[in-house]
Amino acid sequence: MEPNVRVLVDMDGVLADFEGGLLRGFRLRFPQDPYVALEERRGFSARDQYGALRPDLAEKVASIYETPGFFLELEPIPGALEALQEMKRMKDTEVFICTSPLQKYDYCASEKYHWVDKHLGPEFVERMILTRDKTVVSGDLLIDDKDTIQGQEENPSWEHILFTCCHNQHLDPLPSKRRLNSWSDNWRAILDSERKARLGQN
Ligand SMILES: O=c1ccn([C@@H]2O[C@H](COP(=O)(O)O)[C@@H](O)[C@H]2O)c(=O)[nH]1
Ligand SMILES: [Mg+2]
Repeated sequence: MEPNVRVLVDMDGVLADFEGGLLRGFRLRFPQDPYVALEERRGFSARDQYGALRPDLAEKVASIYETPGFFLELEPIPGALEALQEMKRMKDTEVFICTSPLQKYDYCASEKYHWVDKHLGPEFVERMILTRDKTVVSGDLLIDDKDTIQGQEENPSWEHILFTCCHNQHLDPLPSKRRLNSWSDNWRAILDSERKARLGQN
């Protein structure tokens, strides 16, 4: 068995503040329209929630994250950059960034690379995995804010650690699903428990 714990870390909602950037961009561009405050966000898809509020708002909110510069200008989530740098230095640990680009990938995909280069440096650019299907990526832990992660592989190799974000904070996940409430929460203990579990299997 591989000795290292391989951690896959999502980007939007975990490293980069997608929801904060989206709300700010929406209110700036459409100041007359109703919006969904972060406390009121429910469900992964902002597009769906805005569409339920008023059908034309679905396209409007999507136009924000499809705008050039949106992904590049997102603010880091507090503590995320420090946590990733520390994780990279940890013994017996491999860290990768695993993120889904938009279907309209033109700006999103390249801006995600630039964002990582700008905030984390070229060594992390080497560790980026862009995929629309995270279930086929191999790892031990996937830290991700999306509540349900599905794809071609019914039994992914990783354990999904749900990272708390405005859209999932009201959810009562399965008792078996572990949560990380923020980067101030004890992510080191989650990695340690994984390391111990793997030692027990050897
Ligand atoms: O309403 C929404 C909200 C997000 N997205 C896009 O989904 C991916 C999320 O990627 P993760 O790797 O799961 O964090 C990202 O491209 C968002 O822009 C969306 O399409 N609609
Ligand atoms: Mg995410």
